[in-house]
Amino acid sequence: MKRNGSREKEKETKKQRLLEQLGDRWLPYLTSHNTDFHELWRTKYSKFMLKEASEVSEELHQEVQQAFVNLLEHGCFFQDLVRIKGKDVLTPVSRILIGNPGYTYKYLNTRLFAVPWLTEGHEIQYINEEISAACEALNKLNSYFRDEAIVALQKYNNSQAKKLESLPVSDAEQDFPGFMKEEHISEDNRSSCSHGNQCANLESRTSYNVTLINYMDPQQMLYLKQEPYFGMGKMAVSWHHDENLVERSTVAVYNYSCKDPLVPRMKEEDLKGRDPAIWHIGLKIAWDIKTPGLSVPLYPGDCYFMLDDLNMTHQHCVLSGLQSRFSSTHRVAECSTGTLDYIFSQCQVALQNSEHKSDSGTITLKSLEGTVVKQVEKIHNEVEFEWLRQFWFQGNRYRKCSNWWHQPMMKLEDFWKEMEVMMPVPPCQGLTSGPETRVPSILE
Ligand SMILES: O=C(O)CCC(=O)C(=O)O
Ligand SMILES: [Fe+2]
Repeated sequence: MKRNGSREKEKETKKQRLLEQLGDRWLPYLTSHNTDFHELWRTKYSKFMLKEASEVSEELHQEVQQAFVNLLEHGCFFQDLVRIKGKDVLTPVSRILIGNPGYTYKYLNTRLFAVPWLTEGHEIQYINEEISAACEALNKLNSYFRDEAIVALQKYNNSQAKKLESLPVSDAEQDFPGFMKEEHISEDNRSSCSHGNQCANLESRTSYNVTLINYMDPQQMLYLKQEPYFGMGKMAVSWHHDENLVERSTVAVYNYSCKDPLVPRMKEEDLKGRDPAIWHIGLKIAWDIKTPGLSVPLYPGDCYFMLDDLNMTHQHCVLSGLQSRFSSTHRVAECSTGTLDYIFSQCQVALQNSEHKSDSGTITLKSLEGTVVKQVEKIHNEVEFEWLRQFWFQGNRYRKCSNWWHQPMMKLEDFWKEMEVMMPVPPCQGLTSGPETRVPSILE
């Protein structure tokens, strides 16, 4: 398997070569006022599904939009310092993660800790009523998206099946090689879910466990990168695939750009490309320069779904408009090593090897066998680098909403200290002289 670093380098070289080839020309793309826009969308971007604001209940719109405003007013959004191509950069977009208690989501080397939404079996106290209501509203949106994503996938599959039926077998195999045949569930079977496995499969790829909420006010951002391939204009989020998701899981997004800005709008016929006053989502097929890109305008309350493997085969970017904008991006985060339950169970494994010497009061390793020592060392590092440092580095941001994370983090810190003293580390290998100074206390 290739190391991340060399894969990154390879991608960068490929990208630079492509940009050189392009010179000062742009690749073509289509947007809503182009004649073939819908045809391109239907044929090359069919797993991108838009649900216009008018199809969502007014009550849900109001609750979600109020939630965004509450979170903003309470200073809950933060720009992240992320690592891109070996450089530390501050994201133009500010973010907050909300989700299942104890869940985290890692993107661009930054682990975000979910502000928990209310979940049975967990006691959660929020800093105030508004934050509590905001988390509740986003959880409601999450449930709505889970149901809608299942419907959207079934609709998509049924439409593909219809197309398939109308084609001769040889054409069908050629045109739909990746068709999700096993998931084709007819409308009648939907509620009974007699196809047990298929339903489980669909559910596991739509059971959102977190939402990453984005906010950006373009008027406050003096510099935004220009989209480099198609000339689509200013980007709030550059081209990417979403990372750390369950394979083929759907991403569901709620878009809310605040009321129309007081700026003169160009007439559609005068526009060369996409309207720079309006927020758009940009889509392209990864490493394909033949198929035109797509730029889809997003109006307040519009929702979109990236179904099935769209996030793997295509890349997306967010093209800035003029007004400030929120988006709530619901994901099935791949959490096998990203939950508190997981890291506590790792600690348990490591600490099984510790022995408290009652006479001297010291803690030592029960076994000095190489594999055992290595395993403890690995867990020790995981706790330190993946959890404590990540959490501590982000300062007190989580306290803005709830103090939920602080007790488990203190517990993790205690486990870390215990592992630190049980490890036979030669003095020169420690970062500083002792455990007390190595990881600054989270409570400071
Ligand atoms: O804001 C959006 O519509 C999508 C944002 C996005 O792509 C991301 O956060 O990964
Ligand atoms: Fe994304």
